[in-house]
Amino acid sequence: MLITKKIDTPESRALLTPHLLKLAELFKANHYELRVAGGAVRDVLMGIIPHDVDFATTATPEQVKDMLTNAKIRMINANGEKHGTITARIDDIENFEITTLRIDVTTDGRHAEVEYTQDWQLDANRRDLTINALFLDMEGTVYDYFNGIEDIDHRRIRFVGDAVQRIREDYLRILRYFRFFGRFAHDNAVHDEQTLKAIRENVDGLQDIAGERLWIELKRIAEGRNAGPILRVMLEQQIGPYLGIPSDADSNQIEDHWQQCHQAKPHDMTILTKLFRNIDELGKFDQRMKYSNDCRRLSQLIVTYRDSLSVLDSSSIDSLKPYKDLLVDLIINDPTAKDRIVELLKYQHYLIEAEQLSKWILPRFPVTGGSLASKGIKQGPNYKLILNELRENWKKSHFQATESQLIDEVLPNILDNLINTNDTTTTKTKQSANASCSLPKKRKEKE
Ligand SMILES: Nc1ccn([C@@H]2O[C@H](COP(=O)(O)OP(=O)(O)OP(=O)(O)O)[C@@H](O)[C@H]2O)c(=O)n1
Ligand SMILES: [Mg+2]
Repeated sequence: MLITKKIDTPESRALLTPHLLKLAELFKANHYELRVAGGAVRDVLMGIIPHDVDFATTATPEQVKDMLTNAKIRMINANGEKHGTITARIDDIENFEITTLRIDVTTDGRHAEVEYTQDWQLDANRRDLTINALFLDMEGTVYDYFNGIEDIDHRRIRFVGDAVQRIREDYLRILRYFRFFGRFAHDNAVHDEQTLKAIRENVDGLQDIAGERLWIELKRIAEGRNAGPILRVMLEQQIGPYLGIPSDADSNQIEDHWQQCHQAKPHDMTILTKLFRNIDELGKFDQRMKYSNDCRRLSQLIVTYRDSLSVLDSSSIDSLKPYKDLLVDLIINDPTAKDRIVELLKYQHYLIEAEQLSKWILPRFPVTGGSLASKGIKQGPNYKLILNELRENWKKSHFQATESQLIDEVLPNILDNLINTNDTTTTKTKQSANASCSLPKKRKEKE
């Protein structure tokens, strides 16, 4: 049964930009209907300004194109046309994605073959959740066919009609269900048992969904509200293996992990890496998902250092010393290493220390190539070795040693050691070491 509700809120007013009103006038003049559809209406009703706004219309794509062409309004992104979406760009500033009302005739669980309609209810029927099946016209009337407004008020996440059918139309909806549940449901809300059953009985459909799409949803779940309880329930429905997560991943442990670090706003990978016991398990996840190099580097760093590094006890001068040392080592090749080490601390539930490290500014290592050159050391294979040794000494000094201390007091010992090492090598390696060693002249003579 159709329910309508008139709204006039700051969020609904924010939607009606001058550009949109201009577009709406054009549709009206041509006797077509235009409404805001789906997620944006949901957001407005929840008092959120939507990040993207989709429009639905009774006009066919051809009719929209003709109308926009006649009105000299530019269209972009021709790709959408095959799904019935035309994107209008008004005054070269604002884009509007306008999709013709449609029925999904056949679906293979990923893509749909569509038929256009002028019936708003038929379009609402094919949408995933009741809270996402709403329309809003330009006069501020919300059109609700499935009690979506009431579900928003009660923060209930329900599929439109038959959950099994909705899931089989697009299996990604399993993850969308959990994403919206995490985002909107009350903290102690329980899942509807029938919905969970529909999910459990259809999880295998996720195997044909592309890693990119899965990752977009999983990432938003992991960084979203209530990620711990949501991930636990997801694993309990045996979703894990379809996402590259081990089938025996500990669902209580992931919830507990999230409980202990979520207030520090951890990266999604800082949450998810808890699911993997070793690099091999992480590698399987990496193959199934399509995520950024940044995500990959973070999860690998966590797995590599989570057991070997820990915060020193409070009696030590600097309890973060091991992490600072790691930063010195990693930053040589990676200027963004600090963010990842801060995440490692969050992963290990050292939240205060994570905050401390993020505020800490790594002093500049005072020795440069120029400092070595001034002592007659030229670039060569030993150069890196010498710099590394100096850096180790700088680390030992808690980053206090100055350039002159390192060059005048530490460097001579390093050079002596290098020469002694060269002395004990076989003649062959000794020769090659000498040939390539760029130690200062004086010291070579001493040798
Ligand atoms: N698998 C999907 C994806 C989308 N939709 C419908 O298309 C709308 C727009 O989709 P999208 O922008 O991807 O999601 P939103 O619900 O708007 O959520 P978000 O805030 O993340 O944009 C949804 O509200 C819903 O009505 C759907 O039924 N099934
Ligand atoms: Mg949206």
